[in-house]
Formats: sequence, C-alpha cells, structure tokens
Amino acid sequence: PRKIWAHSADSHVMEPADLWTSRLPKRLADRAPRSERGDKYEILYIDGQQIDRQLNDFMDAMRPPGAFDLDVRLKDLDQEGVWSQLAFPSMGFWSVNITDRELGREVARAWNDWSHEEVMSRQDRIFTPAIVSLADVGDAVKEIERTAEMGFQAIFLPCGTRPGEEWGLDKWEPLWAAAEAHGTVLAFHIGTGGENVVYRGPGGAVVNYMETTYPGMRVVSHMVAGGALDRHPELKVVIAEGGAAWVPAIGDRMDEGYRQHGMFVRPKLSRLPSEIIRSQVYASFQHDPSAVEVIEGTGYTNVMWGDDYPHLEGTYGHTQETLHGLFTKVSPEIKHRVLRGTFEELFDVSPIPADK
Ligand SMILES: CC(C)(COP(=O)(O)O)[C@@H](O)C(=O)NCCC(=O)NCCSC(=O)[C@]1(C)CCC[C@@]2(C)[C@@H]3[C@@H]4C[C@@H]5C[C@]3(C[C@]5(C)O4)[C@H](O)C[C@@H]21
Ligand SMILES: [Mn+2]
Repeated sequence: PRKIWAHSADSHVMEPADLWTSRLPKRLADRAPRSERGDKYEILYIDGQQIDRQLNDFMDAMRPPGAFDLDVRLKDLDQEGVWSQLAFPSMGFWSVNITDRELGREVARAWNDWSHEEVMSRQDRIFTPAIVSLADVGDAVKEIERTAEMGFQAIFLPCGTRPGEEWGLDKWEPLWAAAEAHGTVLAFHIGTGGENVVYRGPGGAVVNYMETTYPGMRVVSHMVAGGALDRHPELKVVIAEGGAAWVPAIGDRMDEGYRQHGMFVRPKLSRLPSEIIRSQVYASFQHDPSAVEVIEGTGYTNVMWGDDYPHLEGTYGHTQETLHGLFTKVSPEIKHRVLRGTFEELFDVSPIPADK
C-alpha cells in the first residue's frame, strides 16, 4: 500500500556522551547529567546524585541505526514515512532535576547550543525544543529570549514538579509571558520531573507506565484552572507521549468542577476550562486508536501523532503498519489533521514534498 507520510510531535535526540564535558568548565561538567554503564544497569547521575537506573538491555533496545547519527537518522525517517520531528532531549530530560542556579543555566545553555549547531543547523526536518533552567525563572526567561533568536520554536518542560513548584503558581508567570511574547510552544513531555518507578508489585511495568502518564493531566488542570492559559490566550501547551483521548474528558470534568463548585473557584476564568483546552492544549500519542476516535466523538482536534523515535514505546520498525491501521477507516480531514495539520499549525516546518 502507498506510504503514509506524517510529522512526529514526539521524537528524541540521543546526545553524545561528551555534550557537557566538551562545552562546560570541568567544575560544572563533572556535575552535569552523565550515565555510567555497569554490567546490568545504566546508572544516571546529576550534580552528584544518582537519579535514574535503567536495565542495559532496555536502553540497548532503543537503538535504531540512526539513533546517534543524523544522516543515518534521516534515512530511518524516510524508511518509516516521517517527514519532520519535534525531537525532545534524552539525557537533557534530567536537567530539570537541577536546583543549583549556575549549573541549571549552563547545562541548559550548552544543550541548546549543541542542538543548534549539531542538529538544527545541519538539516531542516528535525528540530528540538530548547531546555530552560527551572532553578531560576529569570534565567529561564533569558534563555527563551536567546533561543527564540536562534530559531527555537518550543521549550521542553517536565510534567512532574517538586512540591511547591506546581505549574499553576504565580512564580512561573514571567515564563508564560516570555513564551507567549515569542510564540514559544510549551512542550511538556511525560515521564519527567518525578520518579518513573513508583511501584514494584504485580503489574509493575504497566502500572509505572500509567503513573508517568498522570502528571500530564496535572499540567493541564493547573495551567487551565490556575489561569495561566486564560491570561495568555496565545500560549500553546503540548503534552507529549501521554495519549490524547483524556484531554476532552478532563475538560468536561473541569467544567463540572468550575460550575458546580463555583463558590470556591479562584481565579474566575474568562472562558470555560474546556474552551481553553480546545484552543490551547495539544496532545500526542503513538499507537492509541482512542486518540483518533476522540476527534469525531468530541470535536477536540488538537491531536498529533508521534513516533517516539528511538524509544521502545514508539513505532520505529512498524510505523507504516501503525498508521495504516489507525487511519484506514478515518476521514481524510481527520487523517490530515492528526498527521500533518495540527503539527503545521503549531510549528513552522518544511512542508512534506507533494510527491510523498
Ligand atoms: C518498571 C519496572 C522497574 C518494574 O519492574 P518489576 O516488575 O518491579 O521488576 C520494569 O518494568 C522496568 O524497568 N521497565 C523499564 C521501563 C521503565 O523504566 N518504566 C517506568 C515507567 S515508563 C517511563 O518511565 C517512560 C515514560 C517510558 C519508557 C521510557 C522512559 C523510562 C525513558 C527512557 C529511560 C530514561 C527515562 C525516560 C527517559 C530516558 C532517557 O529514556 C523517561 O524519563 C521515562 C520513560
Ligand atoms: Mn517521547
């Protein structure tokens, strides 16, 4: 059957091991994210603490040919039928754990410079969000301004937050104002900002998979009910890799809370939560049929497909099978919206050539 071509709203770059050691002074590089491979586990450290541990064979399973080579990666994309990718960090995910101001600022800056020089300046199909320091909002604002000048169209933010740093709090207001002013998309990715393994009993693999999904819902409830998106109507939020059918569902529940518990509601919003969600909140999925069905069922259309390249949860190696399965019985309008239109509404990307 004819190849289906799509953009991916959720992919990843695999950073070289020397990204920070080659760009930062030793006193900072030694504290930047780094991984050590033992005989069974890959251990991740940042600023002197162990922050993650993954089985080697799990990490090795995420190794398509192009994982570490941009030219080979573009061939992987052609093979799978993917034109443009919003490519999130991998090791860069862990920068959100940094609380030291200087380290947070310099680790983010170095990552953004590496992406600009080694990924974005070398081709026009794969682009990354910028990383900003969460240790200091002022530094984050400056990095949004700096990277917007360099052509970055989004910033990566973690779904999970430390207690007292929830996304609805006023402390983040300068970040929202700067992002809106520069047209910078807020690209939240699940499985970040908190513990990824919180349960080791029966069902652990699937239970933990779900536990890393729920914080994506919290991002939406805080940023909608807290007023951030109402105050900044041009601001766009993407929840990447968390599926999409839940988005209109929580819109309904937030409307019910907003109306039925109106006597407790603060701040009052100029639009219902569900209206704010439908105009400003976007979500990506990989395999979920419900993410496509929800569009016809609810009229929520801010749905984007993602290949999650090169991760195991993604579609590398079976993208065409997945896309044909998802879209065979779906209207051309919905298929276009999910595979291209929503993405092209959010991002300035090179169009998919007409012969694809
Ligand atoms: C969960 C256990 C330990 C349960 O074992 P048991 O039955 O008790 O013996 C076991 O099944 C396992 O080790 N599974 C491997 C996968 C995993 O760590 N699952 C956690 C929940 S899913 C997850 O955290 C996602 C969101 C999705 C999978 C890739 C993921 C781990 C990635 C991978 C690994 C690392 C963490 C990272 C970014 C990173 C650089 O790529 C995200 O922060 C997070 C993400
Ligand atoms: Mn992903």
